[in-house]
Amino acid sequence: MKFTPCRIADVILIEPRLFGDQRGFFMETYQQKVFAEHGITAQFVQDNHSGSRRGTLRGLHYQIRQAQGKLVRVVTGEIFDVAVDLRRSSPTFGQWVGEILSAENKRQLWIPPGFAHGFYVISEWAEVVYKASDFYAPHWDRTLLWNDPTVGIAWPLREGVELLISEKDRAGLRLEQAETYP
Ligand SMILES: Cc1cn([C@H]2C[C@H](O)[C@@H](COP(=O)(O)OP(=O)(O)O[C@H]3O[C@H](C)C(=O)[C@H](O)[C@H]3O)O2)c(=O)[nH]c1=O
Repeated sequence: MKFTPCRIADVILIEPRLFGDQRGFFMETYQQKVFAEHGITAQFVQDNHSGSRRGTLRGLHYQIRQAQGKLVRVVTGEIFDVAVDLRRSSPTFGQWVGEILSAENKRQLWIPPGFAHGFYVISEWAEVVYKASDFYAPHWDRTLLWNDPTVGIAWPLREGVELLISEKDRAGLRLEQAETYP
């Protein structure tokens, strides 16, 4: 496994060690000891799995209490996965990182607590599976507006592809109004 800090160093891109043979492939997707050696010591308590059509944009979500760290990977298709730093004490507060995650590149993104998370679906269909370091807590669920110009995420929106966003996400708050972390 290869662990590479993103331009916001607490967000880590993980590339798996792939074992291929005539049958196909095998890879470890999570291994507590190896991840801890690279600073990812979260104890995961929940696994999530969502499927989305091309043009779907989910996010940007975070829990203001019971903040969740997320280990995200794609098992079908391709997404542009984004994390936004919402820690007011961070020198990168309000900044974002984005990575292409796909069933083909088998990359994972570690997004620690303190970040908002979202993704845009590039392929016809994408299935995203991710581990969370705390339980779902809807009353603490918050949404940062996906296209807040002060954050300026360069979503790879495709011409002629309908943008599919939930009402909840359309009602997301701009950074200056959003609840953030200390
Ligand atoms: C997140 C979650 C949702 N739900 C239920 C609540 C709703 O009835 C339904 C859809 O929820 P929502 O529209 O919030 O799903 P997403 O838009 O995919 O939200 C997720 O998308 C972004 C990318 C994230 O990082 C979060 O994990 C999460 O917020 O699933 C649950 O039962 N458990 C859960 O952990």
